[in-house]
Amino acid sequence: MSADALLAARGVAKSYGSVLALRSADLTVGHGESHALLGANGAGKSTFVKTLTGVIRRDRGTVTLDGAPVDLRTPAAGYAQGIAAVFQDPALIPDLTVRHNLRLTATDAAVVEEHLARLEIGGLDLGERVRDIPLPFLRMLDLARALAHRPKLLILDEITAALPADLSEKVFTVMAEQTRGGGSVLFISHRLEEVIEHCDMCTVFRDGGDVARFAPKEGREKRIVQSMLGEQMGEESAEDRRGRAQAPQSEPRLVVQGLSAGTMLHDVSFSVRPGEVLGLVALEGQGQDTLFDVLAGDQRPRSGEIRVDGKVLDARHPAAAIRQGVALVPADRSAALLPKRSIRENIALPSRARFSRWGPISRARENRAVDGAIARLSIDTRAAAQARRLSGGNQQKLTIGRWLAEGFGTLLLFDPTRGIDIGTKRQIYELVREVAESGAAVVMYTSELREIDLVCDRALAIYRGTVVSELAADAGEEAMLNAAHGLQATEVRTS
Ligand SMILES: Nc1ncnc2c1ncn2[C@@H]1O[C@H](COP(=O)(O)OP(=O)(O)OP(=O)(O)O)[C@@H](O)[C@H]1O
Repeated sequence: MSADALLAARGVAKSYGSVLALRSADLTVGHGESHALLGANGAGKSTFVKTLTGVIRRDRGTVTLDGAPVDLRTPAAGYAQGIAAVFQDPALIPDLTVRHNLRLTATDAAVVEEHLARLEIGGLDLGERVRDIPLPFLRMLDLARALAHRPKLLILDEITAALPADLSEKVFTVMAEQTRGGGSVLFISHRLEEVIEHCDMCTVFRDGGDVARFAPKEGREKRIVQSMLGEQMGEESAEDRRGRAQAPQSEPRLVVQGLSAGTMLHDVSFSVRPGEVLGLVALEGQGQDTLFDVLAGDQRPRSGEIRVDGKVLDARHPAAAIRQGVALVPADRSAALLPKRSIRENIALPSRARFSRWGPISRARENRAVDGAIARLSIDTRAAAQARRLSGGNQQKLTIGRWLAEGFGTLLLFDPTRGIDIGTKRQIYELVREVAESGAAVVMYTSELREIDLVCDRALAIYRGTVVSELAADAGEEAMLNAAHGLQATEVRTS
């Protein structure tokens, strides 16, 4: 099969110092094939595609493209050979304009503009500085840049993780066009439904090597998960969860009244009781970011009030919100980590911020909490020296795990499972429920609508900066999508 394959990689290995990221990985991608690369966080997927594209050099192994050996020293060399990639973090220099960035990779700006126009991505001015452009648009820009080089192999590393549904659809259109034209796609995503729908074949990586290869449509979700995790997974059941105790009818823990902030948020009111997980459903950019900033004490509201346990939130500084027991898992995980500090320090940080006022904290207690978080979320500590060396998904686990320590009564989760593998997603769902059952009030925005039914007790739809309807957690994805578009939901309750 590999004789006429487009890409054939054999025995690819890579270590970062003492960390063996790739043991020995094989991958074969056919012509005109859309191929998924799957694996749990830290399995080695990103390292593998970085070796393919010349971002890092492999230690061992051979790679051929159309039969010709590939040993790239720079990503630009990949364009000449027919390989172009869109990475988890767009490789664009923030302080330069888009046009300047394109020049650096010898990309024809006019062709990039053509692709953007064809994909109907408007409002992007190539004269703007990269730092002023929202992340979803940067990813589409990076995609257009890759397409401008007419690659034989288009590599997409978790591109949909930071995209709203309408932009993800455009990515799927690009994938279909690429394979129809005889080119191939290597697609990395933790959203298995995307893989099942849009990929012809998949290869599963585990612990730095390939362990399975099959057509995802035949395998369906269960087989994929089993090969990723190397073990049988119990089927989760939303009904089981709902069968458990409902939130008690106690006083609300978090009360938001008539909140307006910035230009995006208008007159938002809701309350969350202890033990309750409130879901937020919204399309990209409907004010949910501002709402989270205000709730976390990071932005002052224009009007309205937030009360936590009856006390007005002191919204002058995030530290003040933390002292009132409000914990935030933000959208931008890189901003939430101290990249050069150790994993342990990163986990211990919030508890220190919260409890240090009351005197020295017990080291033993802190160590127990840190060990617990690492074990429960299976955080990969092989790269234990610094948080920045963790894989993308393990960084995200870190930003969540550290808030699950004792003592936070209000938990704000912004799209918490973005970029996280399915095994860990399930652990996170369980943890969020446990945190709620221990008495916390949880607010969770998610871009994956099915998570509302899996985790939340009820949901609010936010549209154009205001709450437009309330939905039962099992209202269904169609009703939620309608509500998120500001349309009348099929099931609207008034509280
Ligand atoms: N720069 C680095 N220095 C040291 N170790 C690293 C570095 N980058 C990655 N690693 C380690 O290599 C292993 C594989 O990481 P990689 O990013 O390839 O995984 P991944 O499958 O892409 O995971 P994810 O789905 O979470 O993005 C992990 O153990 C990770 O901690």
